[in-house]
Amino acid sequence: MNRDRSRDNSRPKNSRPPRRRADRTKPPADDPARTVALETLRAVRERDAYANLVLPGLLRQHNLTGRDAALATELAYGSCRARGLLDAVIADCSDRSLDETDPLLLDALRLGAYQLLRTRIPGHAAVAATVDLVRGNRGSRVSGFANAVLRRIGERTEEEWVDRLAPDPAVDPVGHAAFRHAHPEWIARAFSAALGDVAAEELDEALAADDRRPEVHLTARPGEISADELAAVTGGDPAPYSPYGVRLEPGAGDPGELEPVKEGFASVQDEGSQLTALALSRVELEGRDTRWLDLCAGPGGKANLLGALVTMDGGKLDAVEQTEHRAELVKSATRGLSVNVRVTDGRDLGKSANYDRALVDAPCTGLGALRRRPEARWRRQPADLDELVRLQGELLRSAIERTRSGGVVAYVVCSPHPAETTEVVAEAVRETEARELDARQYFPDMPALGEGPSVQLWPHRHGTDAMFCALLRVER
Ligand SMILES: C[S@@+](CC[C@H](N)C(=O)[O-])C[C@H]1O[C@@H](n2cnc3c(N)ncnc32)[C@H](O)[C@@H]1O
Repeated sequence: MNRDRSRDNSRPKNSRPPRRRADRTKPPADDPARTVALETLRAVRERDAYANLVLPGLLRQHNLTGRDAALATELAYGSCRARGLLDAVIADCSDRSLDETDPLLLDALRLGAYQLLRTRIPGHAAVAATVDLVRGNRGSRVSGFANAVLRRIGERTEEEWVDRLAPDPAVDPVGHAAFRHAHPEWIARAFSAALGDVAAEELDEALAADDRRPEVHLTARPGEISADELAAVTGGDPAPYSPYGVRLEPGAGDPGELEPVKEGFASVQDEGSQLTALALSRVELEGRDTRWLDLCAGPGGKANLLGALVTMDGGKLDAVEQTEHRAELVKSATRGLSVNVRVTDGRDLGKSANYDRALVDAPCTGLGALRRRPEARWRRQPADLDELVRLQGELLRSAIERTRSGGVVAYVVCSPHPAETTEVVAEAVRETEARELDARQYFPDMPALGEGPSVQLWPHRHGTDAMFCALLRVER
């Protein structure tokens, strides 16, 4: 397109050159929200940073609070989430391929396209503010190009762009849903496979829920504070399913600053994560019930809950974590509890089968928590699966081997991908002395748990992350 250049060439001879603004190399000082959003996208792209870790620091650095902070957050997170959709639209409006486009300019175009397609910011304001941002960072020659691309994007609504660019829903419904909800196709296909028979009715809703900003959930540490008390102190609501859970409004501020969290009576933990740990604790057991194992404990969310429960019953939890610094987080999360933290590989725990209950909260793709990590869906690759699946199987076998006959093992991942969930469990059941229990009975009063025997939670059904849980009884 290069409209900027053609306009330069068409300037009449001897006319005054336009006021040069190319020397404004700093972003406009009066738009700190967009500046922070752009810096966040840059950090995600250049340093593989996590948007939700980088943004709070940038907000502090730029002294952004209130509406400005809310706008920066919406633009940064929204542009990260919607990247695939935004890129397809930008590519359609530009005569340069995305690969040939200056990366920071492309980040700014994503921010502009997001404002045009997914916010109520008036189109002319979105274009003008983004062009200013580009001019401030890359000079006025490039800002003409940005202006032209953004004006084209603004000619259609998001719906109209989806109609123009997405696969035909009659031919490829999953591809269409993936495009429409800005998910990579392989992830939408995994969600569809996990939903099974109801995918045709629920896939749209599942992907849409993945795009919404999640509530923060807290765990009230058993024995220290009740969920009702925690809700009263924090202004949240008792969670619908977990007796120890509290849900806070989205955007309710930094939960780390809440007094009960600072004092260690409460911790930030998705309600689904609480429920999987509780399910393990609820399975009936004959005989001794004092030796519990958490095989993949860092950073310690489930170890805190399990540790509190086993401590009240006079037992002990061994919390195993391979990474030193994550083991430190487990120590801090379980302070005051009867928890022994061990830094070692969970596949290398010796031979004795001593545990009564064991949790394998295995490393996974995290596809079940995409709503909490704005950029994650575009960073994860299908190629990540093979190695993870092998590790998941090995860790599950190790936990089964370390558990006494009659004991119980919970296999948990924060993903609905069948390769990481039902397929790992099926192989363990085939190859070991473990029998799968119907896990649904240990998630009492929860609707829509599917056909069992394992449980798959979903944001669109339960308001939790998409946690998977299978329960296995060891029988030797
Ligand atoms: C999904 S996270 C566990 C989350 C934790 N249960 C919680 O609720 O906070 C998986 C953890 O397993 C650890 N891990 C990875 N490979 C491991 C191994 N071979 N042995 C033990 N831990 C391992 C990772 O460092 C990571 O901290």
